[in-house]
Amino acid sequence: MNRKKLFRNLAIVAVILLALWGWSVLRNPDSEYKGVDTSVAMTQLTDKNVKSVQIDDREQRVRLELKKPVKVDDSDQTKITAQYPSGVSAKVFTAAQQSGATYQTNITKDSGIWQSILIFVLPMVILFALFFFLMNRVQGGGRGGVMGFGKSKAKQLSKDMPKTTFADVAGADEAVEELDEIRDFLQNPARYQALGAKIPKGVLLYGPPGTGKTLLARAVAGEAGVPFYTISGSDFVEMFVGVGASRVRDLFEQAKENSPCIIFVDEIDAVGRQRGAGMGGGHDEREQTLNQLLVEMDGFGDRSGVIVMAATNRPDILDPALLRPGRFDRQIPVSNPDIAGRRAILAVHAKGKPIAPDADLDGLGKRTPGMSGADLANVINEAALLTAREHKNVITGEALEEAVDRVIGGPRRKSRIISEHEKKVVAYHESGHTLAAWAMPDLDPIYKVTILARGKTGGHALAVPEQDKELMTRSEMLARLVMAMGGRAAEELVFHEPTTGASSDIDQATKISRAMVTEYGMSAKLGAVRYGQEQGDPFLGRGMGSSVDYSSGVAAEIDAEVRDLIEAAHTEAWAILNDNRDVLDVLAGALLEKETLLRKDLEEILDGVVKRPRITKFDVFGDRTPSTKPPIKTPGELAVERGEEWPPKAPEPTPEPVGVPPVPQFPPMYQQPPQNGLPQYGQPQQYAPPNGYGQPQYGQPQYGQPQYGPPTGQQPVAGQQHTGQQPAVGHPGQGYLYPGAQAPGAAPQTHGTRPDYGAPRDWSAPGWPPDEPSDDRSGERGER
Ligand SMILES: Nc1ncnc2c1ncn2[C@@H]1O[C@H](COP(=O)(O)OP(=O)(O)OP(=O)(O)O)[C@@H](O)[C@H]1O
Ligand SMILES: [Zn+2]
Repeated sequence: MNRKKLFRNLAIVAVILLALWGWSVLRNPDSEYKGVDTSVAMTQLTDKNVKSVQIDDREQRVRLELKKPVKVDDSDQTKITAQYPSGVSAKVFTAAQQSGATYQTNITKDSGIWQSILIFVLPMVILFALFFFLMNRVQGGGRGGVMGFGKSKAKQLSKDMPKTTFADVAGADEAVEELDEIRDFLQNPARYQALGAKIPKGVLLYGPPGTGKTLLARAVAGEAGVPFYTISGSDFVEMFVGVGASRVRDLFEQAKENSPCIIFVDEIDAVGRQRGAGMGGGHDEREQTLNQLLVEMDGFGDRSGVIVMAATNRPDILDPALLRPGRFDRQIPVSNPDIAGRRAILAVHAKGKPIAPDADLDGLGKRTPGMSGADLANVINEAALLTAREHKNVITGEALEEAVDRVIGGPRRKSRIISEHEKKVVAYHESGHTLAAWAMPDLDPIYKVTILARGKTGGHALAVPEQDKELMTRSEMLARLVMAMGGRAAEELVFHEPTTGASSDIDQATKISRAMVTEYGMSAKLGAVRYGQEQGDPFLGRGMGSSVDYSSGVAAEIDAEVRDLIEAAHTEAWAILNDNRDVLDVLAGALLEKETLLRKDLEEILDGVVKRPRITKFDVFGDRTPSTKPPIKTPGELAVERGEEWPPKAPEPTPEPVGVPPVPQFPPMYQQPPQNGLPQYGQPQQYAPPNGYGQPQYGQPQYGQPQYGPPTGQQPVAGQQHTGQQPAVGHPGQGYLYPGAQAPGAAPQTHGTRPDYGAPRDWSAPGWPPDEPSDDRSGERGER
């Protein structure tokens, strides 16, 4: 009950009471009768001057209507009333009888009782109202109100409310496929029960924020046409102990009454964190709530038609008991979309909006790597807002382009006035990045370079991969280091001293090279060893830095190797710029003139730049000599060699005969039994976080540790920017997948250039590189 409602209710009660009181006063006939002494009244009775008598026994009062008026206080009255003492009512009665008048005995309740009710009850009502009101406020005005402690906060959305369908969810085909089964369970439970299949009770959706988990859950309800209860994990845990548990009970009760239905628990990690975890002892209330949740999930049968869906960003911190079969045994990863997914999501959100026909949504999908569905939705919306602001009625390609930059780097800083010299430094800095990237053999071409200030950045150069990548070779990482150092090298080469503008480049380069050494084992000197262990914070559930598990001697070696890598990159960048000094000048001049250069402008200017040879300084194999035998060819490569079409065209699907029900598909329920109750894909490192494209503000995850995916945290962001600034979009990346992990919602990416592990040019291993996009992704992924 909110305050407004409470006030309204109070007002209604007050008005009713007032009305009753007024009515009783009006109705009170006493007002007509003139009060007289008892003796006067008795005299009238004995004189038989009475037309009618009314005896109010309870009030000990007689009311007389006289035949002839008597004088009372100097006025003639025909209606008089008098009190009489108790004990004489019999006498009064007899007198009335003998007077010959009509008489009536009245036991009046109204007036007296109503008055006492008002006198006693009204203050109580007011006090209670005040008490409720205060309690309500103390409780923060929770929907339940003071009497609703245990009442579930889940608001039931009416059956037709989730109008969302699977068509509204793009780029999450695997998840949709899995969830379609759930929809089928809800719609045709009998078919599954006939086969003795147990319908899963719980489905856990996990993945980075904004990937459409809530959207998917709603879509299941929308498709199945069942009610959708939603509650956030944190709603369970409230100020009164024991409330959470009763909330759970209540929620399930409500759901069972309305089955089939879906309960959606958002942010389940708020209640579902491992019991006993946390500093300073566990959280009793939370644990009780969790226990109740576990009990309830066990409690309802397979046939009750209630399916609990939950979403979390942190499956790894969930209590194992939640994930065991019979509870959330279905775990569906929802990851950031791949390139095709991004295009599809953009298309979904562009639907119904007046997009200019020449706007390149496909290109937009390509240049937004690492963005989540929510980010992409935001891009389209920003573009619409920009268009509206300019009073145009068609969303153009430029508006979309600008919207992407806005979403990544913040609004453009038009008002900033910088000196001509500073502009020149920025232009050379960005040209340095661009030229360095262009000359490196393993980098994607620069998509765009600008010296326009945006958000905190002074400008940026942006490399956009042709395709999403999940693996990065040492050469690519080195190339990124070279690109990162390009800006700094340009400043030194041209202006003979560095500026503060390179700080974020340096920061980024350090992260890349440190990750190369301590995480990816890319330094021959230190070997393929993981140095330092990431630590999770039991409270925040976030990485909290790493613990040192190596000797200080090794630490010194790591530092030396990290510096070595950066030094090598720096030297390389310097050499590139020095060799192409004239091109650098032309590029900087063009940038100063046009402020933003796109790929085609760059192609013209950088046409004559020769690619550098691979950096071989770090290729040390020791006694392990790489084999000279080349790897086998993939079916795709062979097909292309034979001049055949690849992938082969799928045969036209034969239309299903109408009227015949489809053969029930046995639900592959235990297809992926979770191991040790832990989510299989549960390593949080598997997602590619949006910070791939640069965490516009920080460039890198704050804790220096990737939250979702190793390569992304340290993943080199290819965008290089200027001035105290952070990298913007870059080459974000898809998180590297752990061996055995299934690509979460992502189709395998092909690798445009052959990845290089630092082995001689033509070396490769069986099964590598992976096929061109084929449908057999399980085989490819499964084994590694
Ligand atoms: N795959 C997608 N297809 C279409 N739209 C999407 C997709 N993913 C996200 N969106 C858009 O982003 C919005 C936010 O998504 P949603 O709330 O479902 O994310 P979430 O995964 O639940 O995030 P969180 O973990 O932060 O709760 C959606 O309303 C939708 O507009
Ligand atoms: Zn820079």
